[in-house]
Amino acid sequence: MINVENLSKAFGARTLWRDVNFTVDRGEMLALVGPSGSGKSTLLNCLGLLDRPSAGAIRHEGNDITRFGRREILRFRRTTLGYLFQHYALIENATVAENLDVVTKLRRMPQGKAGTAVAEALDRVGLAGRGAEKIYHLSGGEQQRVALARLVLQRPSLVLADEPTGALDEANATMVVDILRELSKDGCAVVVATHDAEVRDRCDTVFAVHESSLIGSARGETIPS
Ligand SMILES: Nc1ncnc2c1ncn2[C@@H]1O[C@H](COP(=O)(O)OP(=O)(O)OP(=O)(O)O)[C@@H](O)[C@H]1O
Repeated sequence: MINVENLSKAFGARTLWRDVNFTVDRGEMLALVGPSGSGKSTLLNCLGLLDRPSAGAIRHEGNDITRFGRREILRFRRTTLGYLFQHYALIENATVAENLDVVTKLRRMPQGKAGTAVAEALDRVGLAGRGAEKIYHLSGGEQQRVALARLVLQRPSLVLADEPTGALDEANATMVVDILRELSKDGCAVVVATHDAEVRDRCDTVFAVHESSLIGSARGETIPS
């Protein structure tokens, strides 16, 4: 799905990370870990084409996406990428359904089909019947579930999540990881930057950004903190 090859990032004389190599396949979840300031978000932003690496390649279906022009970037974002942020990135003054309609309109779904798809997505994240509520009336955990419902509707093949549980209590954090795992089971590749040990332990692969190395897999190997 995504092959990161010898990727490096420097700001002036400061090298943030160097020779980063990893692969994330569909159905797989990879955690980016490392101390604050080690460059997890910057790496995620490079994968999402919000920032450019200083050297190296990020291959998707054989193409180096770091060399994409503006139109290809927009197309890649529309067809392939989904984002999940710590602070949800929802339209606060709109309703839950209106936030989700942004996706159904982008996907040009007919109205009837869109209504059913929104209802199903809300059901999947445990918010059935809550479509008419304003975002600012919801708790943080509920808002993150709306953001997840948006991903369920969007069906991206690559999800980039930046500290998606950072503002949540344990129960809500578990629910967020459950849904990310379901998305990956449906065939999505998920990359998540995290300080959260639970999130890290439920990923298939862990990449330590500060060491530029794969430090293990959550399936049967011990991952150092
Ligand atoms: N455009 C930029 N110019 C210069 N320095 C930058 C730029 N963008 C990020 N940085 C620096 O790169 C470093 C890494 O930031 P980043 O947010 O990627 O780290 P992080 O590992 O995600 O941190 P945290 O865990 O605290 O979120 C920081 O020191 C930041 O100031």
